[in-house]
Amino acid sequence: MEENRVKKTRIVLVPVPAQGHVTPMMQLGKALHSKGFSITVVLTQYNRVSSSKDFSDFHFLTIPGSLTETDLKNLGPQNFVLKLNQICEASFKQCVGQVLHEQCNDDIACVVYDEYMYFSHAAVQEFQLPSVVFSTTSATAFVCRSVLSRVNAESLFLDMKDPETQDKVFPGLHPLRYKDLPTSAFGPLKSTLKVYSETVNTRTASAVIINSASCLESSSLAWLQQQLQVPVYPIGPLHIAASAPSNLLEEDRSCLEWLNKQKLGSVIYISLGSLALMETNDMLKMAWGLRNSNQPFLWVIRPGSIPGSEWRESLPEEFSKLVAERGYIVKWAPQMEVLRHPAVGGFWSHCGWNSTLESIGEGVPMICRPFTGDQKVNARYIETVWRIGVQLEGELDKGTLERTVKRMLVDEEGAEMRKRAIDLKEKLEASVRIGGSSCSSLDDFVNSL
Ligand SMILES: O=c1ccn([C@@H]2O[C@H](COP(=O)(O)OP(=O)(O)O[C@H]3O[C@H](CO)[C@@H](O)[C@H](O)[C@H]3O)[C@@H](O)[C@H]2O)c(=O)[nH]1
Repeated sequence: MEENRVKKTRIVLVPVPAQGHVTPMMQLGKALHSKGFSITVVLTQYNRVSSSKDFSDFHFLTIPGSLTETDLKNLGPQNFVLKLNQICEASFKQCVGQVLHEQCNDDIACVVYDEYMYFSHAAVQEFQLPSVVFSTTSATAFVCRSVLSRVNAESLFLDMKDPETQDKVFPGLHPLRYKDLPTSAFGPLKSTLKVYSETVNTRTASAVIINSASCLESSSLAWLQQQLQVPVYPIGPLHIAASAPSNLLEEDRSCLEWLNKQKLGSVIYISLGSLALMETNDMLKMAWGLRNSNQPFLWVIRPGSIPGSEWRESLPEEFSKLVAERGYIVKWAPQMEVLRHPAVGGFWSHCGWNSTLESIGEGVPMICRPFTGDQKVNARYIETVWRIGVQLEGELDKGTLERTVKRMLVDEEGAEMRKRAIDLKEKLEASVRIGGSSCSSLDDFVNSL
C-alpha cells in the first residue's frame, strides 16, 4: 500500500464496553496506528476508555443513548450484550454518518467490530463500508461457538446435566469434554447459543482477526480458515505486539513494592479478571489453602466481585486473619508488571483469554479455576494441550488447594510446567517479530485493505 494513501485512511474500532474486550481492541488500534492508519474508537456510555495521553492520536466518539453501568448490574453480562445490540443499531449508524461527513475528511478503510458488537453490521451495510470481525477470545473458543450454534439446545442441556456425559469428550472437539464447553454462568443455555450464533455469523465482513497465534492453536485456526468464508488473520498476542494501557480501574502499584521483598519465584498471584464473581465460602477455602501452603500470595479482590458486598467488608474476621501473615490484597493490580516480576512463580487465574496470553507471554504457569464461558476451554488447553498448568475442578477443598500451590511453586512438576511456559513465551515473542507468523498476518491484513 502506498504510504500517502495509508496516512489518509481511517479505521473505526467498535469494542465491547468491558475490560477483557477493550484492552485487546485498543492494542489492535495501536498496532494499526503504527502502520499509518488514523483510528476512531466508538464507545458506549458504559466503561469508557479515557482518551488519555496514551491515545492522544486517536479520535473518540460515543454512541448516544447506550447502556450504563446500572444496566449491566441489572441485566447481567449476557442480557446486557443482547440489549446493547438491540438499542445501538440506529445510534451507531448516526455515529458512522458523523465520521463520514463531519468529523474527518478521510475515507473509512474499514470498521473493525468486536464479534459481540454485531449491531455494527447494519451501519456498514447502509454506508457500504468494508468491515472486519475481531475476536478477543481464542480460536478454539470461536470453533466451539460455531459448533454449539448448530446443536439442539434442549439435547445439549440434557447431556451437560448428565453426570455420565460431563467427563466425555465432545465429538469433534478433542480434548474438550462436555463440561469444558463455553456455556455461560450469566444466562440460560438457549440464550447463550443465540448470542453465539450471532457472534460467529460474519455477515458481510471481509475477514476475521483473532488475538491468537498459530503456535498456540494451529488446528483450530485451520478449522476456522476452512469453515468461514473469509480470511482469518491470527495476529496475537496483541499485548506483546502493541502496548496500549487501557485499564478501566485504578491500579494499586504498591503491590510491586511488596513483590520486591519476596523471594524469587515464591509468590502466587491470584486474579479472576473483570467479571468473575466469588462466593464467601470459596474465598475462605482459598484463604485456608493459601495460608497452609506457606507461600506468599498477592490477591486481587475486585470491588463488586463478592455478591452482596462493595468490596471485602462482608468477609468474616477469619479471612483477614488467614491472609494477614503472607498475603497482600489489592483492588486492581498492574497485572502485566506483576506477571513479569521475578518473585511471581504462579498465576491462579479464571483463565480469561487476555490473562492466559499475558501469563504465557511471561512464562508463568497457571492454576486454573475457570468461572464461565471460554475460560473453561482455555483452562483445558492450559492443562492438557500446552501442559503449563493445573485445573482445579469441582468443589474447592482447602487440602487440594494447599497441595496444588505446592505442586506449582515447590515441586519439580511446577518447574517442568514453567519450562514449557517459557518455551511457549519464546515462540509467542518470535511470532510477533518481523517474519513471525502473527507479524506477517497483520501485514497481510493491512495489505488486504
Ligand atoms: O488486577 C487486575 C486484573 C486484571 N487486569 C487486566 O484485565 C484483563 C482481564 O482480561 P481477561 O483475563 O481476558 O478476563 P475478563 O476480564 O474476565 O475477560 C472477558 O473477556 C475475555 C476476552 O474476550 C474472555 O476471555 C473472558 O472470558 C471474559 O470474561 C487483563 O488484560 C488483565 O491484565 C489488570 O490489569 N489488573
